[in-house]
Amino acid sequence: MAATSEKQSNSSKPPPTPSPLRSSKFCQPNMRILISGGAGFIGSHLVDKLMENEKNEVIVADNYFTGSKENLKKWIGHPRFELIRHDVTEPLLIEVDRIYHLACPASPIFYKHNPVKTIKTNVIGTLNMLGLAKRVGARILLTSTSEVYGDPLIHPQPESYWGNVNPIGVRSCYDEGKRVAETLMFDYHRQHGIEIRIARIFNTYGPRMNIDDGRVVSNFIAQALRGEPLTVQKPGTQTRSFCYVSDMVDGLIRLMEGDDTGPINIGNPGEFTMVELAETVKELINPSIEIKMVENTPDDPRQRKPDISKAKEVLGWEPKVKLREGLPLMEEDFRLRLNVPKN
Ligand SMILES: NC(=O)c1ccc[n+]([C@@H]2O[C@H](COP(=O)([O-])OP(=O)(O)OC[C@H]3O[C@@H](n4cnc5c(N)ncnc54)[C@H](O)[C@@H]3O)[C@@H](O)[C@H]2O)c1
Ligand SMILES: O=c1ccn([C@@H]2O[C@H](COP(=O)(O)OP(=O)(O)O[C@H]3OC[C@@H](O)[C@H](O)[C@H]3O)[C@@H](O)[C@H]2O)c(=O)[nH]1
Repeated sequence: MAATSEKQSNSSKPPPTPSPLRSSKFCQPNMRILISGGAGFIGSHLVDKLMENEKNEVIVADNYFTGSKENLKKWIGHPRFELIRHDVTEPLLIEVDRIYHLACPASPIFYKHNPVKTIKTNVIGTLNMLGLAKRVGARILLTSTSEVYGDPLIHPQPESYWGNVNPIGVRSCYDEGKRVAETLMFDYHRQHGIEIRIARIFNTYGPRMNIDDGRVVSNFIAQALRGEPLTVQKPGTQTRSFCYVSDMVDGLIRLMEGDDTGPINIGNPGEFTMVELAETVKELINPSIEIKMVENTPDDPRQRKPDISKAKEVLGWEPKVKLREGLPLMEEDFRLRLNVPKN
């Protein structure tokens, strides 16, 4: 078990200050917020929420590897919104007050597609975002992952658990990449006084997920609507805990605006086996569909469930949307995009 994050977070230097113009008495600036990876699934929902506040200016930087302009189309042209085609493995020189650093493919199919690029995104991309935070004195939040716990031997997983990760496996580009990203965040915090926040996100689902994204909830809903068998990867007893995206966005904003560096688990503790998930999708969306067992991929974690005591205590946050409430909301969006009307 780990030392506490309070101990780890001791900072030796005060944070750098932003441009003096930002605090000039003639300037009453809006909050300028950068979201790297903001054209993706969670990022675009975060944009929607942050744009509701008229004091926020939102800038998205994204290379469109797994995200798209389509997710942001309602904001393109808005005076408080900017979209930049940018790869975070290259430096970015802009002036901002907050950085939500999400840029990284999240679906195992996509992060395994070009593993070296995934590591570069997690390591060089996070270094570049931290460099930006340091230069302009911005607060930065990293969307880390439950995958830092690997195939966990402790269940549910508290933040103090150091994890059980294969360092040389096919998932390591993502798991280990995010672990290094967390290390970089804390080193910049201790060495340069950067204000950091780390969220450990557990499986999140909702509208706008890529239809052929490969993650389990999007796969099952798309399969049910297309009338194809639901592909449960063996053994089917492996578990995950699914958080609806609006709860996730609420948790991320609370973490950013709160006082705790984290890491803090943000996820829904409702835990389901993949067979249970398939049965629920079948019952809710297409009772005549078949459930088919298929081969799994290496190093698939056998169980995963967040201990969210810290999020409750520190952020006053807990998820509101149950799986059975969230799935129909996602079904509605998938029906529209797949052009499958409800009978
Ligand atoms: N959705 C989940 O269940 C989940 C769970 C744990 C952690 N996370 C983390 O949350 C973040 C967002 O996940 P998501 O589900 O929205 O995934 P997503 O794939 O939909 O979004 C990721 C976004 O990052 C962009 N991107 C990827 N590499 C980039 C690069 N080098 N430069 C610039 N942009 C780049 C993509 O184009 C995309 O828009 C990721 O950091 C992911 O690791 C997600
Ligand atoms: O069609 C499918 C797809 C997946 N699965 C199973 O569903 C479970 C979940 O798989 P997913 O691909 O959705 O996601 P994983 O939980 O493996 O990884 C995710 O974890 C948290 C985040 O960091 C990322 O979004 C992603 O890496 C796995 O056990 C997988 O074997 C199926 O049974 N059938």
